[in-house]
Amino acid sequence: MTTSHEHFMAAQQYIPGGVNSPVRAFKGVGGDPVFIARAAGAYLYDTEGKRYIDYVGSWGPMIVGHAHPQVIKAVQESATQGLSFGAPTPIETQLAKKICEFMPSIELVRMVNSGTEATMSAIRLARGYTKRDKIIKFSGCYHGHADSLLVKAGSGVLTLGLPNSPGVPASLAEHTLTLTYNDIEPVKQVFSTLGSQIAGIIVEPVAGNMNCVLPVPGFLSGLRELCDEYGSVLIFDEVMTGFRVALGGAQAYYNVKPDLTTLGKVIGGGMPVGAFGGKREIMEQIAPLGPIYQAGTLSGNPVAMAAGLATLEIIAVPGFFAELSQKTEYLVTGLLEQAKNAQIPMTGVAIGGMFGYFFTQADRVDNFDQVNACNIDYFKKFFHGMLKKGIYFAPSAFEAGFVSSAHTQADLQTTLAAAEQVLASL
Ligand SMILES: Cc1ncc(COP(=O)(O)O)c(C=O)c1O
Ligand SMILES: N[C@H](C=O)CCC(=O)O
Repeated sequence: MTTSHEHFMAAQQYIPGGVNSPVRAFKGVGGDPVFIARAAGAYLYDTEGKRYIDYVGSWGPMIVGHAHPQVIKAVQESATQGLSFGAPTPIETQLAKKICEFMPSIELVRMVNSGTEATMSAIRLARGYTKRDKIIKFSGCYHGHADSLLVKAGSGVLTLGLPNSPGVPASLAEHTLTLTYNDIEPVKQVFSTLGSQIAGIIVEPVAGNMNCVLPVPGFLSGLRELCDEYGSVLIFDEVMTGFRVALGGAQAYYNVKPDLTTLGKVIGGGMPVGAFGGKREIMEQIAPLGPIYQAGTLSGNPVAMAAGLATLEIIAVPGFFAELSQKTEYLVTGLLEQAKNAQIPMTGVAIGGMFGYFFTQADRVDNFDQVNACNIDYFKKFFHGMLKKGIYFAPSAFEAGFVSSAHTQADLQTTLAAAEQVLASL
């Protein structure tokens, strides 16, 4: 049987770093990445046949678990009709309608193929609509790898310590102003001097790419007020939080309405999908209605639409999010209890099907500097201890964790029993 190590050696001969997305390489924790053969429900199975309880969920999309029969059936039925037409299909409208119903701030929505395409397009739209160049983002937030947004970003950029990627022209990066998450005062100051040049603010309404950081009361609503006052576009990047923290996303959870929303992950049910949408007046500036160009050969791909639609149908069943939230709460509360018993300093958060845990003495963690101050050695040891016991947490201290409806009470208890032993050994 070929081991993950052997697969990794082979991959590195042909693929940069052996991976097609940097955080998969385990650089944040050391060691070889686990190579996956298949997945079902809450479990991943590696190429050696070992089973893991999965809390990565393909970085968020797998909210109903892996290979859910309803999603697989939709994909199979769609695939038999043809894989791509490059022409409109009725299922695109069905998925768009569902998104608009569940997120009423979205009046028109355009499908793309990834979260990166969604945020890149939303930024272009905000700039074209306002005829301004500058955008505000927050340190530790990741919005995909479009040039304008790869400035002091989160996720793999933090894991690998690459705050400002070479290849992004300085003349473009200078239009991206990066401020501290959860601190509204500097945002007010920047608007008071540069307000007329600011096209928009892009923010993760719950930050899931520097671990998991919740917005403090008044932060999101403060951003809303500033955008209203200065005529800038407020973009909620809900690629991760959309249909994940609540059916209506973080905007419903926190009751703050953005002008534009970017989506991905859950809306594709595990297939490559993204979307951006929002106010009709702004979205009508997109070609072919308006002059701002945006396009995609495979956008609205019928198989991906089928997977997304089936997933949204499952999560729209009443009670879905209440049950999911309970599971996530149970996991995080249990982890904190185990850490306390083992006298390991830890704090954590749970929201919908998303969570984070931090090795810190602090009661809460509100921004990137505070995340960065957490004990990374504990994190690495905990990660590897859990992995050995068949629990697959994110291999980086700068990523959120995800629970799915497929996780059973027994899975959560198994996880906590493993955590008890690993924490005691740190
Ligand atoms: C909040 C957020 N925005 C954008 C992206 C980019 O999405 P993708 O990886 O699909 O390009 C991600 C994830 O990578 C994300 O978590
Ligand atoms: N944090 C990223 C997205 O949310 C992780 C996915 C990736 O970069 O491969």
